[in-house]
Amino acid sequence: MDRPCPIIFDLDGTLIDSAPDIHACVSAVLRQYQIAPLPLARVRSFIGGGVELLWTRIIAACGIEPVHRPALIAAFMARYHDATALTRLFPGVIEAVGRLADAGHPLGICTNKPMGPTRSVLQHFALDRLFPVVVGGDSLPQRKPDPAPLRLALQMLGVEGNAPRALYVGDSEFDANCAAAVPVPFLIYSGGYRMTPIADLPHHAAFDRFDDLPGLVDQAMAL
Ligand SMILES: O=C(O)COP(=O)(O)O
Repeated sequence: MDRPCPIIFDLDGTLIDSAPDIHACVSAVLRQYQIAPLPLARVRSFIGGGVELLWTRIIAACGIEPVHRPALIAAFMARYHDATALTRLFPGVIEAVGRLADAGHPLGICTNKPMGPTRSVLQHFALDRLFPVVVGGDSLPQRKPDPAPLRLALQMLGVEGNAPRALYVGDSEFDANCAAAVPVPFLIYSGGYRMTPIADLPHHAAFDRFDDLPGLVDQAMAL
């Protein structure tokens, strides 16, 4: 490997499978309001744009009066803050991220998940020490696919310039379009929450297994 390359990761659907916890929090809130729960796959398809968009989609899907929105979101956030019981790391994540850190790549997180639950879940999986930089969905007024959060994460890792030498790793439309807007090369994980075929999303390379990520990073850096 030549020079280390800053690598920023998305969180939900990329490093962690958090949909079961998000679904459980959503179901509990809907139950509180006597609204029938949505299936896990439906809620999973609503994840990626942050809490506000999640609830816009739930409210539309369940035909809820918009006047309830602030109370629903507040009830959700109270549960979501430390919801980790049903969340799992995707296979091979710890090993791959550990190898990249050992190789000297500065690592960061850029997620649309709010900072509170992001910190909780990173601590829960002892990932916080591997990611010195974390930008969450409430760190800025803008969220992915706007490039601002990813630019901030890169800046916090000391990366400057119009086409920075760095990589973004994610799973979704939000991540692909954010990386393209920065622009930085985007590595897409096929096992996450994406609803669009990979071929239709801007990306540099795709991977199905985290074991393959360190090799892909080396290839991307050789360009
Ligand atoms: O909170 C979300 O909707 C998704 O967060 P992500 O950016 O980590 O995928």
